[in-house]
Amino acid sequence: MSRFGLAGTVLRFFHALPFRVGLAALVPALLASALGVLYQSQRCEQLALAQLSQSQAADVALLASLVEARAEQTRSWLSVLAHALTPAQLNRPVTPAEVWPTQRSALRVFDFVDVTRGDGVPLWRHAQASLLPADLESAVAQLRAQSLADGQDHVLAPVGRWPTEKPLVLLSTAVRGPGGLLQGVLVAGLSLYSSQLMPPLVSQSTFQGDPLLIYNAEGRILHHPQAARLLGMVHDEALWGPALAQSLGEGGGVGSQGVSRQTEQHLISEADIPSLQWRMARISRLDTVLAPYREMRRQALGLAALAAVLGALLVLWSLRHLTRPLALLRRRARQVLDRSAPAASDWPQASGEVGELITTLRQIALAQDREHHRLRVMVGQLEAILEHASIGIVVTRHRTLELMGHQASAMLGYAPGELHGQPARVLYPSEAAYAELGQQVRQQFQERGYFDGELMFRRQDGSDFWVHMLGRGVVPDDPEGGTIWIFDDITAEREARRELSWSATHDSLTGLVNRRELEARLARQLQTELPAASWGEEGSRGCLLFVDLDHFKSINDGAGHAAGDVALQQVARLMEAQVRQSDTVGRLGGDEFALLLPACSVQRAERIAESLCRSIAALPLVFEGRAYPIGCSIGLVTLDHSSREVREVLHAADMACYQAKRSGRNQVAQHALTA
Ligand SMILES: Nc1nc2c(ncn2[C@@H]2O[C@H](COP(=O)(O)OP(=O)(O)OP(=O)(O)O)[C@@H](O)[C@H]2O)c(=O)[nH]1
Repeated sequence: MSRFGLAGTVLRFFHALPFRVGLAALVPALLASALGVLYQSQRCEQLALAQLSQSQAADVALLASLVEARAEQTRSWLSVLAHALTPAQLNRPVTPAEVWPTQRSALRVFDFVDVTRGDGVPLWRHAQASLLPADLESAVAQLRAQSLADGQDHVLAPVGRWPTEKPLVLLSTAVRGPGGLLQGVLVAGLSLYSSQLMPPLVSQSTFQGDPLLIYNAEGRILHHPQAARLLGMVHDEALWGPALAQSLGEGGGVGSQGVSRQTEQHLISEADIPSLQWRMARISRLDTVLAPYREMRRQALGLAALAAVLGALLVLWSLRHLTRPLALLRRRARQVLDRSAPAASDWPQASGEVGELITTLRQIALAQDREHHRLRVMVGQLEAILEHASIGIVVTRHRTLELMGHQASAMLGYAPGELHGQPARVLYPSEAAYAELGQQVRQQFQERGYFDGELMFRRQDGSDFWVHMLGRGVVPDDPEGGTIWIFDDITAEREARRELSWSATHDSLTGLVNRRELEARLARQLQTELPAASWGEEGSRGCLLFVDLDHFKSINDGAGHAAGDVALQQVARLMEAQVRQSDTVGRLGGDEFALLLPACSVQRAERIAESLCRSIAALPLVFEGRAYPIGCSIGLVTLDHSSREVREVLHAADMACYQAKRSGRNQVAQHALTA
């Protein structure tokens, strides 16, 4: 498959209905699943976080209460020692064994016990540990002074520099005598990391994998998973320092019940240890805490995507099956439109709307087949007509020759089909003729809906010929359908017509108008209305000369009939030469002629008649070496207001001519018509 072929197949796949419907199903399903999973997992995460916050706060509160309990127990050990000390023992030198003979276990709790009299005089100190912090004395003095001043218990921690010294927690309590009078003060110290103070759960470096911190109100770290950070400041902690420092800076306590706060990356749970004025904090990384939920979300998203893709594939598969009849129908319908396409299988079978569509399209295709067959028959008939018709057939559209019958091409001197698509103008002798025809066609189409007329065409070789042409719109009132023209060569017919018309009105021997034409012209002349004022004027309508040749018969008899014909022709030419263009010279028959002289005065008519007499008498008619002198007798009548009938006028002229003959021939006689 070529590159374009492959591209075409891919394009067709993307445009296919199953793909588009599948996409329409897949995208919302994917979106809905993704949004649902995201929402649910977000919600789960929030709920889990809330529960974690609570449980971690409870854990911290529990651990803090353990430390609190240990601190209380340590205090109670110190109280036991304080109660055992009598006022007398404060006023004389004694040893711890004397003072606390039965309180050894209480005494072992502390690294040292310092005894001070009520007046502030330090008495003695019992120390179990050999190495004590360098600044212990000042711390002891501070606590001592506080308890002497207020009689209350006090705590101070840490004392000592880590890691060179072991940090201590110092506690002070009042020694009271009878009546509750303040007799002295005990100050004791024990290691900050003594199991007496820190339960094992707390002293581990982490709690359930999370760092556990204890710090005092100043922010000094008393417990830290990293030994190097011990006694450092919480605000110096790289990751969670600012959050812890902020909590401290806000003042007040967080309470012993425990609270949790969420920062960008951590979940911090805190609880106070009130008796020591310490605070415990557990710090969890959010991503660690939420990791299981996020993993769950990732898996849920993956499952949702997989389900959506599988669903879409299922939809595609079912659509492909559902739309298979449509695909077959499309192939079949394509064949209906493009008959050159390879034959497809039969119409597909389907039910429902697709079935109805198939039925409808099949009916359309059948109707189209029938129509196509009918059109083919019609086209065949039309081609036969165009090929065999003995008349010229042309179809024009938009001034272009669209169809031409063989006869039309032959008449115009072109090969069949040579003029197809040519402008119609090529058929006409000139641009002017074409424009004039266009005007006539428009006018006739407007007046009667078709054209019927005679016009001249020009052949390819440049010769012209006349045609009788009929034209009408192929589709009435729709110029888009074009115009069909049918024409026939009438050149010969026109010539015959012309000749027939000429011989009907002319004398074939002399070429002069014949008697009938002369009578017609005379009648027209007689019908011409004259103004009343001109009635009195002679010859106002003109004059008529009646001419009869004298001795003509002698030529026929002497030289033959043909010579007589020549003589008649010479006389005719002579007569024509004597008159005006507007006058009519006619041969009435035999050797009789008439001259109709409209608007001619009698005097002028007389002059013409006499001139004719002279000219004809002078005609040199010589046949076979013998001269034949002839002459003419002319009768003249005027066409005045009394002249009404042709017959009367001719008769009067004949009479006048007869008169001239009787008077000796070759002269003019005039006859007046009686009113
Ligand atoms: N050659 C020839 N002769 C014709 C034609 N028509 C008539 N004629 C002859 O013309 C003659 C006319 O007769 P007429 O008028 O009596 O002869 P005419 O010699 O002129 O006699 P007048 O008029 O009395 O002088 C006849 O002999 C006809 O045969 C024609 O067409 N050709």
